[in-house]
Amino acid sequence: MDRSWSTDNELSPAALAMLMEARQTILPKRLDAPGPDPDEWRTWLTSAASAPDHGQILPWRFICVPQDQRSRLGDAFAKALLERDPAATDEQVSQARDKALRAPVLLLLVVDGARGDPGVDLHERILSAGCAVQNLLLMATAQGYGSALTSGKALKSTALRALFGLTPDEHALCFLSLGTVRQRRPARPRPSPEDYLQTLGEAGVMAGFPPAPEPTE
Ligand SMILES: Cc1cc2nc3c(=O)[nH]c(=O)nc-3n(C[C@H](O)[C@H](O)[C@H](O)COP(=O)(O)O)c2cc1C
Repeated sequence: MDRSWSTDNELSPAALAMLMEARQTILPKRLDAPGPDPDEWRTWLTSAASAPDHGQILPWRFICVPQDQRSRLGDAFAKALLERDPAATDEQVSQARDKALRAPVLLLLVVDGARGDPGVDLHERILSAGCAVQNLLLMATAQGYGSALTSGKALKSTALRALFGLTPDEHALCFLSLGTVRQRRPARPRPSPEDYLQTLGEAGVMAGFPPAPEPTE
């Protein structure tokens, strides 16, 4: 049995578990400057590349929206709101616009449903993207930064798709906001494995872990 990775490296399973537990959503309005330095930036993006990727087709990418482009994203959010609700008030439009201005780092996650091997379906591509996102969030957490994912109806809007030049096969999945935590809330209670693990047995699928193996003599 080769367990050399865990014995050769300093990161213990307990430390990794602590890191994973430390990641929590910090809403973009609670993320302030400073953002990452260039080395940290590169480390975040490099961590995403360790995601599993069936067929190595790299079906996902991140589009950074730097501060000097945020007002253009704000305009797209405003247009997206008016696309679906032409009666939106000025205040609602202004709130939609403001969402583009928060957090020092803002990334849009895009998945391409057509790139590479057509046998790799959209579910697999989205799963790979989710793994890439989690790697990035954990790396940012390890460096002390806060993060959040946000979605919303604007992601499917004509205005947003046009701003980012998305092709018909590309899907804008969510935004990632990252920065220095101004205010942290208590972590939410996590579900336990019994809530989401089931085991196949003769009588069908049952909740919980498989029975422990019989001890060998
Ligand atoms: C794809 C995706 C999109 C999300 N979009 C939003 C969002 O628009 N607004 C929000 O408050 N949280 C959003 N979340 C964050 C979840 O609400 C959050 O992860 C969940 O409440 C668990 O909290 P935790 O991240 O602190 O564990 C999103 C999460 C995912 C995975």
